[in-house]
Amino acid sequence: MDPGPAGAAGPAEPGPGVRGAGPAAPASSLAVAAVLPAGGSGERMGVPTPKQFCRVLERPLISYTLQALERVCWIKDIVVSVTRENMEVMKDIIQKYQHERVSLVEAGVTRHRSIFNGLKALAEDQPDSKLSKPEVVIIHDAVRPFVEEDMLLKVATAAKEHGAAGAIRPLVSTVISPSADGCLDHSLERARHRASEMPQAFLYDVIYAAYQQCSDYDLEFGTECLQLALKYCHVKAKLVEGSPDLWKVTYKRDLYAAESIIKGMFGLVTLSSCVSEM
Ligand SMILES: Nc1ccn([C@@H]2O[C@H](COP(=O)(O)OP(=O)(O)OP(=O)(O)O)[C@@H](O)[C@H]2O)c(=O)n1
Ligand SMILES: O=P(O)(O)OC[C@@H](O)[C@@H](O)[C@@H](O)CO
Repeated sequence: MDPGPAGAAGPAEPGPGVRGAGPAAPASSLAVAAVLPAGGSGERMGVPTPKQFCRVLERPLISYTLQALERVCWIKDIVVSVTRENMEVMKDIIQKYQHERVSLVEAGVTRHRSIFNGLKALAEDQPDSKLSKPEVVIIHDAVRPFVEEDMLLKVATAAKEHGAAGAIRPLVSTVISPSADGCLDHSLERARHRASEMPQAFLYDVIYAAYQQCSDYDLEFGTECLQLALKYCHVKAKLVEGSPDLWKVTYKRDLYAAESIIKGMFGLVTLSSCVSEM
């Protein structure tokens, strides 16, 4: 995967999510690390390049997410789960964009397994590891580039108090439950439900214990870390209303949206390489 044309450093600072002076940091004694699952194939994007490596304004999408997290001084370590085949691409991105505090682990075949691998790297019993076990761990999808410090602070602080916390957003569409014959069984009252987004944060011991107990079925088919904390550790996550920018880049249109948000900050008019290949 080509991480981008040589020398094309893409937009300089400030990147997306920059808003003046950041919020106050959590108590300096609170050790916080982040796990970024980035081992997916991006099938729904419909292009050969996994979406986390698709370039937006000549810069890989994941680099924007790393930039957003690196702006947060109280996040000590960022562990990124990447497939073996993309490990060199990821190392090139880290070097080209001078990302710091980033450690790489091998991704798993599912998102939960990728996250679990990231958590294992932070466990204190890892030999030869420069990483230390955090008190709170933030889990954030690598394809959600527009995360701001105040949201990270809110979920980390809430996780310290409640054991788990996660961003939520109002539902745009009503959720329905189909019957076996493909007809409507029932619909959920939209006002009483929310969409689960990222970032999420956990007391490290809670989420690591949850993943260690996790069934193969949950590791294979689950999509919700908050549910693992509830099911295996009986921890009810605090839900934190997030901004509209927390959405996950999933389809082609999302690359256009990400590009327009970033262009809006720089007035640039350049098609992202994945978008122009479409
Ligand atoms: N085995 C996997 C699958 C997904 N992810 C990561 O989890 C995040 C959110 O998952 P999703 O949007 O589903 O990414 P993909 O699985 O790549 O997308 P798709 O389902 O369209 O293939 C992404 O950063 C993705 O790279 C991961 O680390 N390991
Ligand atoms: O792997 P998928 O993109 O289907 O799922 C990821 C999302 O479920 C997840 O990021 C949020 O819903 C919060 O859990």
